[in-house]
Amino acid sequence: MPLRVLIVEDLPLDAELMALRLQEEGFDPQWTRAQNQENYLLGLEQGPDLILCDWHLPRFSGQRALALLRERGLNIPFIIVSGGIGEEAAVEALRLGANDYVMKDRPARLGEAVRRVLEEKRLRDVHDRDQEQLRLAERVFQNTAEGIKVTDAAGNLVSVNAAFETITGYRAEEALGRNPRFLKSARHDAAFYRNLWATLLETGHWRGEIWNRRKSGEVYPEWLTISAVPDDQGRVTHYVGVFSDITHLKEAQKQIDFLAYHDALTHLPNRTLFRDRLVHALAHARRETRTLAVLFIDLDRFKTVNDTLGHPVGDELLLQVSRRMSEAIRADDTLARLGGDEFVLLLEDADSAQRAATVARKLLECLASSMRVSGHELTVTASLGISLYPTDGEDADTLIRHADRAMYEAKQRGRNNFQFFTQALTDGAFERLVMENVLRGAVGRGELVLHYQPQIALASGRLMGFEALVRWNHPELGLVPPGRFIPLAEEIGIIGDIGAWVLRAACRQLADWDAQGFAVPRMGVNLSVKQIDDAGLTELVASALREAGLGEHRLELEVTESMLMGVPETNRAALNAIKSLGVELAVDDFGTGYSNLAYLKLLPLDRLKIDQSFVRDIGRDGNDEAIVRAIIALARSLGLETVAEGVEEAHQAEFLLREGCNLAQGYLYSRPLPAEALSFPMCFRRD
Ligand SMILES: Nc1nc2c(ncn2[C@@H]2O[C@@H]3COP(=O)(O)O[C@H]4[C@@H](O)[C@H](n5cnc6c(=O)[nH]c(N)nc65)O[C@@H]4COP(=O)(O)O[C@H]3[C@H]2O)c(=O)[nH]1
Repeated sequence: MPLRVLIVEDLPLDAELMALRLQEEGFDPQWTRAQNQENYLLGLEQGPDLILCDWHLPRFSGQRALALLRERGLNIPFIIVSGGIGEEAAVEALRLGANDYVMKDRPARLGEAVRRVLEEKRLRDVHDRDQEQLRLAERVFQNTAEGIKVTDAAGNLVSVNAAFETITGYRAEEALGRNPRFLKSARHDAAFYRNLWATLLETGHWRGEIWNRRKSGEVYPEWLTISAVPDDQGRVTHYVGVFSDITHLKEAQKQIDFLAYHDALTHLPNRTLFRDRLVHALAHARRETRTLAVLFIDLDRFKTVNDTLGHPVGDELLLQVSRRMSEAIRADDTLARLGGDEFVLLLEDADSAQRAATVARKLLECLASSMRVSGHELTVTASLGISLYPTDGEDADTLIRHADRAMYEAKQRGRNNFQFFTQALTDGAFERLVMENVLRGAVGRGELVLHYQPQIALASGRLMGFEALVRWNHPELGLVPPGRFIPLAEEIGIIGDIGAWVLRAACRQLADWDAQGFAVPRMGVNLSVKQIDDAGLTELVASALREAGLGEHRLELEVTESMLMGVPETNRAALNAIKSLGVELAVDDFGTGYSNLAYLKLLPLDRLKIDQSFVRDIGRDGNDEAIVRAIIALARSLGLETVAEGVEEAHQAEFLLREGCNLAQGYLYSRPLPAEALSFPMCFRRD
């Protein structure tokens, strides 16, 4: 390796001798000579490895050369090679930064001196580099954004950086000497930490997410890398943990996850999540053989709002609509926004088309009132389509598609309505909807009418009474039979009004016949289970009798067998109260319920009406005949009369008469007819 040497010497021969000497010592000198300051500075610019400098020069000096070197902060080995440097000057030279001095008359020392100063320089450079490295490491350690914690082999903290303090909230002096365990949150179990240590001991590293607790008590997630630090012998002396607080990352992740499954505007589930839930619900429904419903909801003319009032108003409207709909459904129903003005609803416990229709109606109703949106008063309507599992589809996509198709049908039919994918269901639900709305006003509008069916004494053929049967005469629906509206009236809570009307009308009719001179001994009126529960029933019956001026034993109330068994004690009290008014009691549809005979004995009854299902099969089904016989025998033993319902054929009447049944009612004698259509044979006239 060539050695670049700057020789500061006024005598060229001396300079050459020095170079020669170096060559002899095994160096490969490439040298230049300077004899004044100007040459010297030029030489320095070449970046020499070594300076050999005479102490006394005519136009320069070793002293000056050293000063210039220091001024420039240059660290170049500097040896004084002088003929006559005294001891004092030599000491001064060393003080000023010379590394050695060699007398010109002892050139043999030069090689050794050069070797030594070069080695010292090398060591100094290494040391300086190490120092610089250390300083750099410290700066990096303190300034790095990641928290760093260093423990000794026993796991006690020996060093932490500024980021550690910022993230954990603990100052270094509060943390040092402690095991990092003090940062633990309760989020991980023992197995987690066992696993961490096992990996660290086995591989020397562990990397992962860990939840720790700040000094403030707040639990936060960090991304942590722990590495074992071994010494030269491979023994672990330290562990270093580098971590970053990933709270923000987690929040962003959560936000991203949320938006992946939710609609950004309304925060409702989006199509993906809805489909997931539907698939899941279908698996469940399949396992439990249950049904479910998908409702497709599309706002009517939403585009007009967007186009005329602008998108911000449209968005606000969608928000309000989604809020209203969310409030109208149950917490476990899934309402999703598919995009634009399309929503879809999953009803998991839709055990019937009826519930789906009820919810659809509720949704239409919840939108009915206007909304105040950015200063505008807006009213939106919606068109809904309903598909049902399993009737309308077995899988999620089919059900959504079919609900969509049904929604389209609703649009075609003038919007603001719902349609089932299966048309028959729509018809049924529509009828119910119409009925429910109009039934409420039926009594007030005078649309109810009574038909009367005679009850005949089997033995004599004499008229013993009539049963009053209500019909609803609706201008569009026609004459609606009670089976189609009584249960609905019970459900929507208006049976009380209907029952009261029937009772009064029937009593009035009986009084009218009396006035016309027709001898009708008794009028039977049906009671609904909901009426029995009504505390005002006795009062109602008493006033109906009073208003019509009817005497004792002219009114008979029919209650069903299942009604009697409902709440025995309460019912018994109610029946006794009615009975005390002189009203007779008959058990309707007897044989279809499960009567407790001992209990039956305790009730103030007069008659059992044999259900028409047994009467129908007289002559065809021996079993039914046996039941009829048993009911007649039972009634007789209880001291009650029997009335056979639904007698249509003469042989049925003959059988009943033979078996001792008292009364009969049925098409054989007469269908239920309006009062004006009944004809009373003269024999029914009072004598
Ligand atoms: N196949 C056949 N049917 C016959 C025959 N004779 C009579 N019927 C029908 O059998 C039903 C007898 O009434 P119910 O068992 O009390 O059953 C009644 C009763 O439970 C209820 N209902 C009728 N009017 C009222 C009322 O004012 N209040 C209450 N709560 N329920 C009523 O509605 C039910 C059905 O009434 P309707 O449709 O009028 O049906 C009546 C009558 O029209 C026959 O020979 N063959």
